[in-house]
Amino acid sequence: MGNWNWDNIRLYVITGENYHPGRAMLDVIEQALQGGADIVQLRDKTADKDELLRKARSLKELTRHFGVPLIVNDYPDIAKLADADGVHLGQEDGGFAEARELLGPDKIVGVSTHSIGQALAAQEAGADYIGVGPVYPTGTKPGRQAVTTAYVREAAAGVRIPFFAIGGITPANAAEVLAAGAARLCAVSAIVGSDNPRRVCEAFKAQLTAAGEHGGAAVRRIQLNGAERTVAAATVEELVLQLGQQGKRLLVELDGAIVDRSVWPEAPIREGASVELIHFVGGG
Ligand SMILES: Cc1ncc(COP(=O)(O)OP(=O)(O)O)c(N)n1
Ligand SMILES: Cc1ncsc1CCOP(=O)(O)O
Ligand SMILES: [Mg+2]
Repeated sequence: MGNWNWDNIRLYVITGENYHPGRAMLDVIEQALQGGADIVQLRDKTADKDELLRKARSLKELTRHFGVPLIVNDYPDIAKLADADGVHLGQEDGGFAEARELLGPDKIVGVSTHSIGQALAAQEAGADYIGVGPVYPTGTKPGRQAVTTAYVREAAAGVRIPFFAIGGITPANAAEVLAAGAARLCAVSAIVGSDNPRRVCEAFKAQLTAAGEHGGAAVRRIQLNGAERTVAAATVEELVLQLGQQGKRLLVELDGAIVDRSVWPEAPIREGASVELIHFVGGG
């Protein structure tokens, strides 16, 4: 497990180079780290082992610079050779005991789970964290049945080790996952497939911070520009961040009154609030 403080590891980004043709993987992940990603996984289902090792070594240099752990998907031997911080194994990958033996007690071993039974078995076996998913159907794991937020609820109630909700999670549905009790989120396409990975990570982090360490604390149903929406924001400032609107020329109307930007950090978003975000359109 090493000396990582899991309280501060809440946003997990996984590489997915097919989602950003023409952009270098290291640049995309660096932007995610600048946006607050707390843990990185190298997942590459097509590279051969030499290439994987090269990628793992270059990612390790980057993650070391940001002080966050690097996990290698599927291959404990590559994790060892690259001096990565751990490995992630799925239910079909097996080899948990061998991975622990190879990497030692100080490295992280994470396990995918799709049911509470698998979660409790991984916890019992000594996993450092588990993945809980896919929460929603996702093109990153096509054909894999979604476990829905029902399993997130079960994990929140029954699992003691850190768990990351994964699968089809975006800033737009994260509040629902947090409301189900998740305190940690993991994403591939929503982050690395975005034009602005940094902004997406900031949006996720704002929701995680607002939800608190047990998840769900600041989840509210509001009317946002006339449509019902679940958000994880206690204040106008947090809402703007979560929606990825920070830095934009924006007016916020809360329950019919314009909220001055200087009081956004204190202006509370209550359950049932009506919020209008009005953008200024640049002109000549
Ligand atoms: C954090 C995290 N959770 C789940 C997975 C999926 O692992 P697995 O089921 O082995 O599938 P592949 O990713 O290997 O296709 C993961 N990689 N990371
Ligand atoms: C690897 C994996 N395991 C369960 S869901 C998933 C894919 C998550 O990717 P995305 O965030 O793009 O849905
Ligand atoms: Mg796997």
